[in-house]
Amino acid sequence: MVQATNLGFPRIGGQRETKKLVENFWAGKITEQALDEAAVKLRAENWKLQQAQGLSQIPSGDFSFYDHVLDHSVMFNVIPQRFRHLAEGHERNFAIGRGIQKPATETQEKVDIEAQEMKKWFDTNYHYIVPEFETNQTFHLSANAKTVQEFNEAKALGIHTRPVILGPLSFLLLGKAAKNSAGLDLITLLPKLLPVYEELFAQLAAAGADWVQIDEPILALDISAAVVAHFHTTYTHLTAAAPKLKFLIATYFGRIGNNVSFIKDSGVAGLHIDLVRAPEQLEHVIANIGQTQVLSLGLIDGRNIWKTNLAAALKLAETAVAALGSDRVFVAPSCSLLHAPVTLRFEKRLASKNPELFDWLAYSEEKCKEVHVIAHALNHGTDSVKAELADNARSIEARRVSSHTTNAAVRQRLEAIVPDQLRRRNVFPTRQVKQHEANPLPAFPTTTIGSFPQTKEIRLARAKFTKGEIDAAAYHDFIKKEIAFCVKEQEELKIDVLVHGEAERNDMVAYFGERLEGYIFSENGWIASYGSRCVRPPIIFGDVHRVNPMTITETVYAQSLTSKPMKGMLTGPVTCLQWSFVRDDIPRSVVCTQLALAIRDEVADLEKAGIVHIQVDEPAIREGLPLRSVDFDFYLQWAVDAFLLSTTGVKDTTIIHTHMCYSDFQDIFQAIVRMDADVLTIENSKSDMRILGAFSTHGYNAEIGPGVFDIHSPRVPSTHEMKERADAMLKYIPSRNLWINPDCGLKTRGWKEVRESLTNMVAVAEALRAASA
Ligand code: MET
Ligand SMILES: [Zn+2]
Repeated sequence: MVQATNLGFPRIGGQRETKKLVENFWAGKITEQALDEAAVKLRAENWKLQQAQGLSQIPSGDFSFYDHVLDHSVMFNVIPQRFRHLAEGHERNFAIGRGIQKPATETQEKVDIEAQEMKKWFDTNYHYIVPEFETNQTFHLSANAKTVQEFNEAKALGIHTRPVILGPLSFLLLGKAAKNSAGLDLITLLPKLLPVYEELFAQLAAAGADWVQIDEPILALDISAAVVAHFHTTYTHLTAAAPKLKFLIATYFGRIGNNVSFIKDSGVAGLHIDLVRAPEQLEHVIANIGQTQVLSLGLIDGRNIWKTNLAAALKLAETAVAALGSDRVFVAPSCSLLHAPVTLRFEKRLASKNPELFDWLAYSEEKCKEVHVIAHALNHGTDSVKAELADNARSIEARRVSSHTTNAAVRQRLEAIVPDQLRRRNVFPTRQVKQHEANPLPAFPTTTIGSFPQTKEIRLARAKFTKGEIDAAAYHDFIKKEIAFCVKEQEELKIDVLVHGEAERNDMVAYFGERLEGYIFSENGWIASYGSRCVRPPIIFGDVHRVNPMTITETVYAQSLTSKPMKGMLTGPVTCLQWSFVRDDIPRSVVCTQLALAIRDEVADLEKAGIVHIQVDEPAIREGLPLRSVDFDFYLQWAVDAFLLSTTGVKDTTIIHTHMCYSDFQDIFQAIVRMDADVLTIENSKSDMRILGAFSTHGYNAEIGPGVFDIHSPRVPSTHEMKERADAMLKYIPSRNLWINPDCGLKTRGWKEVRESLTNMVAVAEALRAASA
């Protein structure tokens, strides 16, 4: 029998219950006990829901209040020194995730501990808490290990689940050495770590588990032969130590490639592969697994929102069944459904207002059903699920032929793109001379990255406007006042290149999505981003194009209020793509090019309206980088081309800025050079100039503003510390090219700290000018 399985269900709840619970707990509104009780209920609902959709193997241990990697670290006692004196429990776990600050009281000293580092989970927008290991790291299993507890919880409900844990090699290699353990080779901890896994497996076996899912996502990366060898010894060892359990090694987000070589005689019972990202790997994997091993087929896209083409998926599955026999095949989503929204049940507005598009969607609940239908068809013949298959085929066909997804004019315009549209008229050194002549600025010009505080008043006004409580005229009036306020503040602060402050933007991608054709917005398509934070990516369903200007009114108005230059602010095509749910019927590169043309038009309109500085933000360009280095060039080619298409249609004297954050840039350095921006601002303040080294060794010759302060913290940086940073920058960057700015936008900050921080920042530029005069 083919099993219908799942790798993980979203933990946020159908209406973001977990988020609300956790935030209420933080606010002291509910007790720890209430939090736990609510979670027990949520987990039960999730299991029952998956059961109701027809899954035969349901995951447990996939729930988390904050992050599953953090939970795993805590379960194995990987707790950085600075948190160890805190009492065990949720509060400590949250402190590790988000830091903790408490003023001193009569009985207690003040507490002020920095959070552990957070990093993007592979190429997703989910962030995990990076495990910190020490040279003398000891591991032990916590009492009431979460994985065992949740298995028992489901068992008590009569649901036999498949516990999910992060495998030892991914756990170690996705972590980092703690500050006090620099130079620690993480893999050397393996012998100390494995006994704890053995203990956990013993407890699971005693509790009655049989299949256990062990996530080893690093198998989709370029790992060394030495690490593959460790996979072999590790799993031979673990399987021998836990003879009652069957291990399913789960890989996702890409192909396993030759890393598969350890599987065959490792003793594991099965392997899961992602056939959405890498359908071509099926044959290779079938040829390389052992004679009795199970293959779990990731056929349903766990990272997107579209219905699966069941006929096509079934065909792929049939190949596997023909080769392996039905007892050795599982059907599953490509990866954990953590990356997909929960259920279409609450998507009421789309269902009634846009039934055509609604019919094309499948969230997690519906995806579980798809898994079931495929497994059922394999087990009992297609006739047994005839109605479901027919229904699916009808939706797929309707989407394929829909007149709403293609736009002939957009397609023609794409066809007509010529290389000259990807090039500025002159090289940067020539442009720089003209730019400085036409629009002179003081040395070490100061600027900000775009957004200013999104105050309660701004959010309230937007909410009222959305609900129809105030009309468009009143709302735009409000926004105008905010812009005027922001401009006045910047003038008083003596900043050189101003911004309008982005008060009208709820989100840097959604704002543009709402103004472009081809985008649609869900009501409830939330996915976890980090901690309790969820995002609701807009949906690109059709050819994207711009109908009307999107930012001209606000920018021109802002410019009219000042004699200083006003920087126009746009979100770049790659970031719009990366932070949306993207249609899967045409290549991502094509969608990105469509977005680029829309931004190109906006850039042209800004220039026409007299705006001299135009910033096109690409904070997500690094995030889209493929997992395997052989695929880097292909991606970077089209991604950078899209940026060039957006930005190069301007005169030499127009100054194109771009901004990037959240990333290490070293491995995409050549791509950054090729983007050919006149000014690049980057997040830098926390990276000890590590990044700047690359800019000087590679001889980056354009202007650059490495952030002088961290915008994630409410702390006000002193002029002295920022000046030290700027002085250090001058070792790498010629003074004529250095800009002075924060790391990123200021929208999450309050005005008080923004004013103080920027006052100190402007003083840095003044000091630099005085010193160089
Ligand atoms: C995540 S990058 C943000 C850039 C945007 N212009 C802002 O200032 O908020
Ligand atoms: Zn940023």
